[in-house]
Amino acid sequence: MYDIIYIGGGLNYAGAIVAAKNGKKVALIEKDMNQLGGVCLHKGCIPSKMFLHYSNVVYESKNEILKGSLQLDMNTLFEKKDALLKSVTKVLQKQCSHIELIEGEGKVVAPHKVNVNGETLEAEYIVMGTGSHHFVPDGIELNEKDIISSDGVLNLKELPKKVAIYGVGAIGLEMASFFATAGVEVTLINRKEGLLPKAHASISLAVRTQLEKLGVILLENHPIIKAKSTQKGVHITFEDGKSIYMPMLLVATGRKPNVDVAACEDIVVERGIKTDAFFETTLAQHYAIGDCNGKLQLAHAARAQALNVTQQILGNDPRALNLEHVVKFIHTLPMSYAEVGKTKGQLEKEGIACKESLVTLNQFTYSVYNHAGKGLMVSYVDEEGFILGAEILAPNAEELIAMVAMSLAGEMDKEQAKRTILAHPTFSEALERTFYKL
Ligand SMILES: Cc1cc2nc3c(=O)[nH]c(=O)nc-3n(C[C@H](O)[C@H](O)[C@H](O)COP(=O)(O)OP(=O)(O)OC[C@H]3O[C@@H](n4cnc5c(N)ncnc54)[C@H](O)[C@@H]3O)c2cc1C
Ligand SMILES: NC(=O)c1ccc[n+]([C@@H]2O[C@H](COP(=O)([O-])OP(=O)(O)OC[C@H]3O[C@@H](n4cnc5c(N)ncnc54)[C@H](O)[C@@H]3O)[C@@H](O)[C@H]2O)c1
Repeated sequence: MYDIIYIGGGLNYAGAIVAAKNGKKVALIEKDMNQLGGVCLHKGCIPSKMFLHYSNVVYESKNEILKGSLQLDMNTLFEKKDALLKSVTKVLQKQCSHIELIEGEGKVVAPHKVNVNGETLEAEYIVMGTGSHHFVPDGIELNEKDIISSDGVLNLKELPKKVAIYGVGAIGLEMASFFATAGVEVTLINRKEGLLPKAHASISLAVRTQLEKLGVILLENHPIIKAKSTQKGVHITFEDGKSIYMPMLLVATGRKPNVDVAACEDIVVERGIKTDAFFETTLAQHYAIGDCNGKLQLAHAARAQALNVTQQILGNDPRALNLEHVVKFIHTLPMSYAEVGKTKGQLEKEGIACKESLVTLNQFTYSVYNHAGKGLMVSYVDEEGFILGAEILAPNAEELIAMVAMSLAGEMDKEQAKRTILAHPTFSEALERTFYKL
């Protein structure tokens, strides 16, 4: 009998380590121990941001002040990425030394009972953190060779000359930026019209301009009904009957929660495993954290949830997390997009009265040599001046937005924000300016 069984070794590991350090008898079940750390470490955040880092260096090198022009050596990038992930996995395994690590596929089959490798284990508390998987629309024949998911991109040993990308969400936009800055011709296919539908219109437009400047060809209102690998390349057929051939198609049309782990009828599954504000499922003492509960698909949110649940189990009575205050970002290049709290689209949709303050980056000399002339920052406050949220399009926007995330957590108003004097020359000055203008 365990105190806690964690199923899924993604961000769940963070909770398991804390529980074990606090003297709990803990088991962590992971399908593939080489994947300890989950999608974020092995197929998501870390490798994708490493790829983006190097493709941005290539982009930066294409500058008249710098002599010569760099190229990505995909083979070496692949090897370095693999070596890095292996060493981090080893460190993680060491950190889990007080946890019983069980390799196998876990399933909750009855209250407090988990089946794994033909055995039934029991625990007072169970925390499911089984993540999500790629969603592939009907008619697209994914083969991870020339019709690939993001996993396929992160395993490429050579760049294609051209690539088509289906989907304009986080993966589509990041991978379009990766390929385009690395010198690949990108056709970005959107089944609908518009980019970043929840963002401020000026930001959506600037992101579009940035992609076009990188040479990305945008096909909007182009739903794909069929994609098949042929000897001539990937044959992509659109709803209007037209078709094209491409050497490679990346499918980036979203991810679906892994819910098979909940094989006990007391645990209700909707879009994801249903949970309350404390990530408890419909069965008491059974929790679901991260991508599998269908709330947010972000590593930092999954980690916060795993730790919050663990603190509850340890009896520390933590506050409910405010998932509205989780930072979201898309690492487009050279400027990335980040938001926290409410975006313009959300404020409009929810009919929230607010005041917005927009500052463009072209008025800062710093933007000239940072490819940020089209960047901007917008902050929103309510009628009493309390901060509601912000959106940023700037280099490393995901770092800059941290200030607003902290202001939201501290329930600051614009007068308090105005007292901040930030460093010059930086982009953070522009954020300071948005509050000053309110
Ligand atoms: C290309 C890409 C880039 C991304 N970039 C970012 C980013 O920059 N920032 C960010 O915040 N998020 C990013 N994400 C999202 C992020 O990776 C996920 O939100 C995060 O990994 C979710 O963590 P998790 O613990 O819920 O699930 P996962 O990380 O998916 O971990 C779940 C684990 O459970 C295991 N498992 C599944 N079923 C079972 C079972 N029945 N029994 C045992 N084990 C099981 C799996 O093998 C896996 O190791 C990215 C995702 C992708 C695909
Ligand atoms: N920087 C980051 O934090 C980061 C980076 C990459 C991925 N992620 C996470 O990974 C998750 C998955 O990323 P994603 O880009 O695949 O998903 P997404 O939900 O961000 O975007 C999916 C895209 O596919 C389109 N789409 C959805 N269903 C479709 C269908 N049936 N046919 C055609 N198009 C369809 C959507 O309109 C959208 O353009 C995201 O939710 C995100 O949270 C985060």
